[in-house]
Amino acid sequence: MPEAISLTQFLIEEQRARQHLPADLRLLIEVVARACKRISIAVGKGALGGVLGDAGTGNVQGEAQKKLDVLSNEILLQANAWGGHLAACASEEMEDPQPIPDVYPKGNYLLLFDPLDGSSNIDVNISVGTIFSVLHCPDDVTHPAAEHFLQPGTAQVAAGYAVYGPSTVLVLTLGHGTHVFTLDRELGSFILTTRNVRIPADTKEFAINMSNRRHWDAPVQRYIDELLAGRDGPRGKDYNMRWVASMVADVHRILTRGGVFLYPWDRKEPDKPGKLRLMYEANPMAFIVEEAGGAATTGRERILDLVPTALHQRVPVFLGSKNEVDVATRYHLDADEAR
Ligand SMILES: O=P(O)(O)OC[C@H]1O[C@](O)(COP(=O)(O)O)[C@@H](O)[C@@H]1O
Ligand SMILES: [Mg+2]
Ligand SMILES: [Mg+2]
Repeated sequence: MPEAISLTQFLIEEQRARQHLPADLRLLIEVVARACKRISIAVGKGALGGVLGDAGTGNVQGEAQKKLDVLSNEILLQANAWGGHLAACASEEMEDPQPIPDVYPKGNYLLLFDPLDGSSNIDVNISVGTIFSVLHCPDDVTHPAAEHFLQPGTAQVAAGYAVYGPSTVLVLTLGHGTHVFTLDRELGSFILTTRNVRIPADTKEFAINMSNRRHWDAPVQRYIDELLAGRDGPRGKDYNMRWVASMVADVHRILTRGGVFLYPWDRKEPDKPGKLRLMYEANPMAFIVEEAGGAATTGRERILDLVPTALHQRVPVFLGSKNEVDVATRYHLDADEAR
């Protein structure tokens, strides 16, 4: 049995091996991992813990908050408040960034998170998760505001997600590959279970909310119809479909066995560029997927190259096995050219 390497050991190794991991970034990741452990315990309690159901409040997205959305947000804020590694946090559940109180030492990083991803699945005991992204705080800024978070995805120094499912996993990239850790509940530690995970370039599995089909744009309808046509169609092979409706779970399946995930723009809400949020869903997932050999676009542009304009902006998302993302993206660019 190979030696069990804990997250802390792995980060120390990275620090020694690559000198690209400053001590305060290592500390930040360990603090976020500890917060995810606490959220995993709360999620695991389900109805027994009184954490199911609506919180009775709304968020900046105009969505009704679940109790676990609010609780997970609080757990992440508390865990990161005093650490000395952060300058400010921003969250899906908060309109404005939360600066670190002046009583605590300020750090060099900005942390963005989706505290509970897959909220519609909380009450029905389907996997949910947490997504996070780390940026540098601009040097001369002591009180970061939303504008200081608006950095392209290529500026991320770390990104990760946790899935609270049958087991709790933490997936992490620091820009040198993507690595998977599994929570050993007895030890209470995240243990490295896959180093340098790779997404196969080709796949036979796609993930999209099919109920939106009538609202999709022509390139998406063309792409999905060709997959559904199977081996008798232009793609010449049969495809299977999966949709968990928790981005963390759908992306984790893709990291594990390949696949393509799509949440395109649709006419249901034409003024919204997409459903998913750039800063704390699309950017961290794009960094993780690209570091695992996959691709991530808006259907037209590489997600990580986008220059953000707002903290809670939404984008269309196409990510996963590179060759499928390339086809879906080409269909959009072809359609644009043909216009
Ligand atoms: O309900 P739909 O349209 O299938 O959307 C599901 C998508 O919405 C999300 O739940 C949005 O994230 P939140 O739960 O964090 O708001 C994604 O996890 C998921 O991919
Ligand atoms: Mg989410
Ligand atoms: Mg959420």
